[in-house]
Amino acid sequence: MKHSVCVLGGGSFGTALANIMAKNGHQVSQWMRNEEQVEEINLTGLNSRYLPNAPLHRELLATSNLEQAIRDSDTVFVSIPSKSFEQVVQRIEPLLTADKILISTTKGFNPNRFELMSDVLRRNPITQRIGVLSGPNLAKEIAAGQMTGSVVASSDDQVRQRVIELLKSPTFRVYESKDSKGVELAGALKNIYAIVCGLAKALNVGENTMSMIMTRSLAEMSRFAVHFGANPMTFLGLAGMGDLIATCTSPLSRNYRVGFAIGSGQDLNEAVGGIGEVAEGVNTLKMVVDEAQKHGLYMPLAKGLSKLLFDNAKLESLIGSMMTGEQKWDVEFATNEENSNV
Ligand SMILES: NC(=O)C1=CN([C@@H]2O[C@H](COP(=O)(O)OP(=O)(O)OC[C@H]3O[C@@H](n4cnc5c(N)ncnc54)[C@H](OP(=O)(O)O)[C@@H]3O)[C@@H](O)[C@H]2O)C=CC1
Ligand SMILES: O=C(CO)COP(=O)(O)O
Repeated sequence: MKHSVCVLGGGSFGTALANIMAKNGHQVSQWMRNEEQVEEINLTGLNSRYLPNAPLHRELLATSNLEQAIRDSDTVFVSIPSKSFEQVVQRIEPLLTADKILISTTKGFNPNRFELMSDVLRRNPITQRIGVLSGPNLAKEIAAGQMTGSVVASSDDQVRQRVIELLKSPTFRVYESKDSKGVELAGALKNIYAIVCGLAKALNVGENTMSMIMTRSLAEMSRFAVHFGANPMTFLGLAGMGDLIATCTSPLSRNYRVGFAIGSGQDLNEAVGGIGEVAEGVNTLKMVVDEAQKHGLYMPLAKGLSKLLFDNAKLESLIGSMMTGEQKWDVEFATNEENSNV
């Protein structure tokens, strides 16, 4: 069955997803606020700012008419950075109907209060047909036709099936999960550790160290997420380990590049400014370290990175806090007061 879909956001990921669905024969409108970008995409089939090397399907319609894009769609993907997610969702709320499906692809927390993007979506009184999409999904590789796996999480089977129907293609496989909390937290949290890994790479650490950092990152992510109700097994999947590997090892990751720039001597503003796209890990770091403090969650890597980025601590302190912290169980999902382990 062919669907009518709207993707909110004219950035890397929104464009990559919109293009897959247009290629799959669905009616796709991609909403963006920049009129010149709308004109460029519709006239040239290129999004030169975000995906300059990806010719877009001729049926992909770029638009700045939010009302029409939402009204004509049965499924809405929100690919807007977390800092602006709430304000954009508030604009579409009057246009929603009970049958519409809403999917967040955004990997971050609402900067206005500690909540995830699906929590923002769930506040609308009209439709609760909500899902989240996450996984090792570097947009430029998707647009280049690289084999990619993603996971759609929702308690609603029809929501999961709709996303699979819209996105599955010879190069894009969509797996299912019912653990929305875990999938969404994994996607947000991994951006913190992409910054750590980019920073470590700039210091020329070896593969032993990178592997230890990524493994301890997975431990911190799952410890935090399990505390907030996630299924720990989710972190062995695409949204957890999969996305951690992709984002912590690829210069295509904006968060990895922020970390590499900082490890190369730039300050945070220079590093973020030099990327020209969103780096969700910076806001996520602030919010996660605050919450970990409140709830007594042991997250030495995140805490050390926070001191480095926001308190002008020395780089050695980050390395020190990981290497000299009290030795912990290899695998455990407990707060720092307990010693239960699996
Ligand atoms: N890129 C990737 O590989 C992946 C990204 N994601 C996630 O998807 C989300 C979107 O990322 P991505 O597309 O890469 O981001 P980009 O930085 O590439 O693009 C951001 C897009 O959001 C738009 N935008 C920002 N603020 C507003 C606003 N207030 N109103 C309207 N539009 C706005 C920008 O418009 P403008 O150009 O006018 O500023 C731009 O079109 C992020 O949470 C990211 O973590 C998930 C998987 C992969
Ligand atoms: O989430 C992503 C890949 O899965 C993209 O990562 P960045 O936001 O760090 O570019």
